Amino acid sequence: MTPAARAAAAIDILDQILSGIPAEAALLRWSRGSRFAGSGDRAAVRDLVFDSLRCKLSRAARGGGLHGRGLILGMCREQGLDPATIFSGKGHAPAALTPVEAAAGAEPDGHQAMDLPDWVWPDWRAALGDRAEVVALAMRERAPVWLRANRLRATPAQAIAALSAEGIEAEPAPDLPTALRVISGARRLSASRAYQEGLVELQDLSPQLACAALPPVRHVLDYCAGGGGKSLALAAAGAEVTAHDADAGRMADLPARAKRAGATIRVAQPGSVRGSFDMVVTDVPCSGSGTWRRTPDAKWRMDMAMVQKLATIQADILDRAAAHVGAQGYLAYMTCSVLERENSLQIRDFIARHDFELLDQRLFLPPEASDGFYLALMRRC
Ligand SMILES: C[S@@+](CC[C@H](N)C(=O)[O-])C[C@H]1O[C@@H](n2cnc3c(N)ncnc32)[C@H](O)[C@@H]1O
Repeated sequence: MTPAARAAAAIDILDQILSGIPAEAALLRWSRGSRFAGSGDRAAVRDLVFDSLRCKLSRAARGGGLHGRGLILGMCREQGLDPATIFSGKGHAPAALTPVEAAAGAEPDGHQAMDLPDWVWPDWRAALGDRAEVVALAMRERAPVWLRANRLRATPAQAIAALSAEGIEAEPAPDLPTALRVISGARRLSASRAYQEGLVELQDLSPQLACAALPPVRHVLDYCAGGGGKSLALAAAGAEVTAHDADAGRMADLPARAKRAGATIRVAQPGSVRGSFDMVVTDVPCSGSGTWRRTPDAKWRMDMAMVQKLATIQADILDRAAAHVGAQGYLAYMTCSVLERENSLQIRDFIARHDFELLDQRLFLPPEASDGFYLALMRRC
């Protein structure tokens, strides 16, 4: 496919997404109907679609409309590309611009320029202060790929060497040698021996930094274990981990992942956890506002009412999880959100209800860390 034909495909897919079809479903539908497209074409079309969603408001403003053509035209103008090279009307390229399209478009400002929904911009600024713009602009970029070198299988140097042997270049984070940033070859990762044999796990830098900041205790309950990212990181650090989730299906792959990683993790059925632990980790469901560059369509689906609903769920999870914290034990609360309602205000309210003291709270942010990620560490008084 020519670059213009890829843009035409992206325009169709974006129009479907804007009409309400989830991004992955729209891409899959296009993929199934486009047997002629090679793997490079598929990756390029996917990148065009996701880049357009990340920058939806600013590109729609520049391109003169919130539709597929407007978004791709906005991309051309943002990147200083001559729109006529894409909108040529030749072969499978998009039709040439109409005079109205060619004249439309304006420089974005305010929340549009930040590519954030209008409802979130005031809360975003309240939470991040003078970092608000830098972090918002980082959310317009593609997320870097981070790995965790799994100490149960390999040292970071061994993991880097194994990756390199398969054409994947990675380097350790300055402050956390087990965190490896993939510099090139990321698309080869899932088929690589290093990944399949558990030498490395996919995990963003920020949750790795959060896990590394936890005290080294023995018995840990991962109360919202989901796919087990935190359980595996804590087990690799030497903890005996019990994984729990309200939805057992979310943990379905955990036994296989733990086996691959050489970790022993006890999986508890929903609601079956008894007794107390040295530390309970609650990696709660949240708006995901710190990870919107990975899930850009989620950024546009979220709203304030959903954040309020999530905050109620988070408070309920904290109350239930706290019951499993032993005497002098720790309670760790994590979100991949940057919003105060889900972070510091949630913890302020929890401490007002319970006999816990706040030991530490941190907001990990790009560019020093990676995704936006919040950690509060508390101890039972
Ligand atoms: C952010 S995800 C967890 C991600 C996971 N810790 C990881 O590292 O891969 C939040 C999880 O909380 C679970 N959850 C939602 N409500 C819950 C509740 N009341 N009790 C326990 N888990 C709950 C969800 O099913 C979901 O798997």
